[in-house]
Amino acid sequence: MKPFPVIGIVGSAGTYGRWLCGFFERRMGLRVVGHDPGDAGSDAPEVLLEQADVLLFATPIRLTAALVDDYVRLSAGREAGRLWLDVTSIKQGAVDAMLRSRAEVVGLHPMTAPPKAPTMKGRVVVVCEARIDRWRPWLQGLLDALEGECVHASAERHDRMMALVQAMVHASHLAQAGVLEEYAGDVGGLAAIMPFRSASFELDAAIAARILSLNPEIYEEIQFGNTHSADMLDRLLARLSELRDLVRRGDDAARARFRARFLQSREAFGAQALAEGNYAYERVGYLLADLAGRRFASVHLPEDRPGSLRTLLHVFERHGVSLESIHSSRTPGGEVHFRIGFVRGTDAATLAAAVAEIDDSGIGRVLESG
Ligand SMILES: NC(=O)c1ccc[n+]([C@@H]2O[C@H](COP(=O)([O-])OP(=O)(O)OC[C@H]3O[C@@H](n4cnc5c(N)ncnc54)[C@H](O)[C@@H]3O)[C@@H](O)[C@H]2O)c1
Ligand SMILES: O=C(O)C(=O)C[C@]1(C(=O)O)C=C[C@@H](O)C=C1
Repeated sequence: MKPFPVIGIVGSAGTYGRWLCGFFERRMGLRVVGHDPGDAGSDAPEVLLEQADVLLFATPIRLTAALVDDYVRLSAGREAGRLWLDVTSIKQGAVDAMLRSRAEVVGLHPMTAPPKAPTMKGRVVVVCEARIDRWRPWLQGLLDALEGECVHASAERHDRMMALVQAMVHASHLAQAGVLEEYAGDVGGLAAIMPFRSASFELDAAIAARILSLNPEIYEEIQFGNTHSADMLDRLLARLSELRDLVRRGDDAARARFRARFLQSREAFGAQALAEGNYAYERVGYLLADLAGRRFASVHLPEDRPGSLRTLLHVFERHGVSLESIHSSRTPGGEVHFRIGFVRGTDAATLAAAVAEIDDSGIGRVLESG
């Protein structure tokens, strides 16, 4: 096995394909060949089959198994001793198809849209080792380079989990989005509701917005392509129907039943999960509150060196501006910045002077302030 294998990406012009090309080339220093019918300049499938030591499928869920079968046929045994990977959100079909080749096979599922960061740091990556032997050390090197939090599972277990982690979450939020749409005529759309928001509503609306902003084919297939999703939907619907029936009845017995059937889930969660989830929610709640603060500055620090943040904060100190919060975040373009919130009553002119000094001195680039 070569220490620097050539990577072939099927679907190289897609959202994940592009991220992965950049990752393998820039982060791992590997040569990448890619095929995508959406990119006339991409390599022919035969180039991938001839040159790629590692072949990775980053293609639409619905097409992947059949596409892998095409590659198995075209490869005609040349894949023996090579490694085939995929990043399909549903694993059983893709992994089964790859196993029909003679290659070593591992299914991967990054539990995130391609991050704006160069690695999967802080994100989960599900790893379905289906047939792995000589490529194991290289696979470990790949997972280390990805910097994700790896969880190992069979393709079957992965798909069962995804019926809950993805299909249920997406279904609930798409249903909420549909209900909001139905009520829009009466109460107004989201813009009319937002001023009344709780942190829970804001988060749920953000999740729905996220789902509705990304690739619709993926969300369709996560419902329709996972053999376990219909059963999950039956249970979700049964719970909601039961709750609706109890509320319609409205008597003491119905309330008692509600407490027993719905609020008792706290027992099933367990004390530790409740405490951790509750704390996570509170932290996110404070974050949302901080982000809603009116006096703020978002600053990108061009120099990633020790002490650069202190230099930035020192400017505010010298101008007598007091900080209330500070969070690191990324712009939609992927640029890391610090969003600094200032205490209520901060004088706009004093803040503007501090902001101008930061910009003019080159300590940081102010992306936004208010
Ligand atoms: N985008 C995400 O959030 C996300 C997250 C995790 C996993 N995934 C998985 O990654 C895979 C790709 O998703 P995406 O978001 O990049 O989709 P995408 O639609 O952006 O990209 C898919 C690419 O496959 C190409 N393609 C279609 N037919 C092909 C063929 N015959 N040969 C080669 N390429 C072909 C398309 O032209 C397209 O460029 C999917 O299986 C998806 O489940 C996506
Ligand atoms: O929006 C995100 O970043 C996601 O997490 C996308 C998401 C998800 O909603 O579960 C969608 C499809 C992929 O399979 C993985 C993750």
